[in-house]
Amino acid sequence: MNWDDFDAALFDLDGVLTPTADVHMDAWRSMFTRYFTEHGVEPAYTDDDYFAHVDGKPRYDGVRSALASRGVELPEGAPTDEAWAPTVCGLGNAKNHVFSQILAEQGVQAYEGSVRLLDALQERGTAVAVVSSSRNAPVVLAAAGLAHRFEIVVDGEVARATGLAGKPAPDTYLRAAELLGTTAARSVVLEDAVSGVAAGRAGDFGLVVGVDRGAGAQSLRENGADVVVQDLAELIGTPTGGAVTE
Ligand SMILES: O=P(O)(O)OC[C@H]1O[C@@H](O)[C@H](O)[C@@H](O)[C@@H]1O
Repeated sequence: MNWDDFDAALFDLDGVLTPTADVHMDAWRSMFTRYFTEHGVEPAYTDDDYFAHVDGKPRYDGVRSALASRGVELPEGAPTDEAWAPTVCGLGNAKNHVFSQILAEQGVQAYEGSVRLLDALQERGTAVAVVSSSRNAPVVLAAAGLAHRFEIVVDGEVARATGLAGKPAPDTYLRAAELLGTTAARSVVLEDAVSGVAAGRAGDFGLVVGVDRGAGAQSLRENGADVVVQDLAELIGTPTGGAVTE
């Protein structure tokens, strides 16, 4: 790729800039394993369910999708529901308790290769934004020491407050490009989740980069990634171009 073709890089957060996709995955496993066991829901929840139904989506969409895969439907409830209330929101909030607990215990360290790419983009004047489904994005960015690098953060809370559809809809990415004063065609989307690369494809972005942190290169490609890398440092180019070819 050649960064000269683009004005902006739109980064997903969890699993792209920070290893917190694993924290989300652990928290979802903990919540769903308990719920499925207590309610006799079969087959048992596995990490394949995370990648297939939950990864990259807003909190309550993830709950709804995973339950639907087992033919279970719960009332929606409200975001103010107590954790473990028998509603979509109650289960989502139970997962969020586990997530917050692990985050507080373990802290967050950004991926080194991702920080190197951010440095390189800053040097060449490419605009950057974070586009995350998570309502925890500001906390994670702060914990990782990355908050000062992003003036534009379109996260789960912004999407909720402004009525934007979450990933795999392209709306949050499109809003970030607009806020940076550019177009989808001049923006690169960087994503580790199938729902995220699908959002990039749906928005007709100039380039969709899949970062394979477990979703699988083939699955990322099939759902919208133009290129797949293992680490964002692979995208640091020479002055005339980049290391990665499509
Ligand atoms: O942190 P929240 O608001 O519950 O958001 C949930 C989602 O946030 C995303 O950033 C993760 O990639 C998802 O896999 C996760 O489920």
